[in-house]
Amino acid sequence: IVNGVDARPHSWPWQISLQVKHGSRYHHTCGGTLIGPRWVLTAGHCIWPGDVYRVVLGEHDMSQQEGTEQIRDILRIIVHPKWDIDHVANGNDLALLKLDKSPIMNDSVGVACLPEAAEILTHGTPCYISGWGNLYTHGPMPDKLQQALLPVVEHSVCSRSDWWGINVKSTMICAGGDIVAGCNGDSGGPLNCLGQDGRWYVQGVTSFVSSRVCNEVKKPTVFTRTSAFIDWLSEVMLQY
Ligand SMILES: C[C@H](NC(=O)[C@H](CCCC[NH3+])NC(=O)C(F)(F)F)C(=O)Nc1ccc(C(F)(F)F)cc1
Repeated sequence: IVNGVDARPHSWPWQISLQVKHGSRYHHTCGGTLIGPRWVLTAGHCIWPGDVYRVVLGEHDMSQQEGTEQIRDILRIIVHPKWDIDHVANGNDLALLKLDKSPIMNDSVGVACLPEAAEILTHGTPCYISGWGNLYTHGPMPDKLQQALLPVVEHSVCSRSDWWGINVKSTMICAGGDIVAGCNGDSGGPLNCLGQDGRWYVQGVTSFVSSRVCNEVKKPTVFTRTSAFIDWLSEVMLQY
């Protein structure tokens, strides 16, 4: 996240770190969201066939053992059938990970809510992005989880020709401006938006930013709009 701040530890208890195995070690590759006792939602572009992953929950500072971390293996990975790594602008950038067993729910680990199907947020709705992505383009990864306030940018603005144009679909949600933005490594993490009921909803899954600079003017961060995929998410979680 560019121009974010350290999150208060465990204030986003559904934020997970998706870690990929390289040799005998694992390292952070993407964010994700715990949306059920055994289900993590992340981005399709985070999953590479043949790679081995694990999920770390209750994480805050990657450089410290804080005693709140819980590590889980993944039983099954379901990538959206229409996801195409060569066409990120087509959308469907989602994957569901079934954990081998539920983590212990406590002050550091909890689930986020999914929105109503088809729910559209109005322009300017305040949401927060969270993640351990780069602090700036080609910059370092932070140790501590970052967060930033990203106002929603409505589709009619985000799809202007000098903004994202036709690269942004209605199954996506844009948020942020030219100051704060997601950056590489935030992929798959949540766009957290407060509901009328005082609960936090994961309204987006971090998908892409400008390939030139993470916080490029008129290129707000683009998220997969979770309210467009409620049927698919429900089907998969019921079936697998
Ligand atoms: C470097 C930059 N990376 C990204 O935006 C990657 C997703 C890459 C998936 C496809 N390889 N996402 C992120 O870095 C994230 F953290 F912001 F989510 C990128 O490729 N951006 C990008 C690519 C294509 C398009 C578009 F299709 F619209 F032309 C827009 C942005």
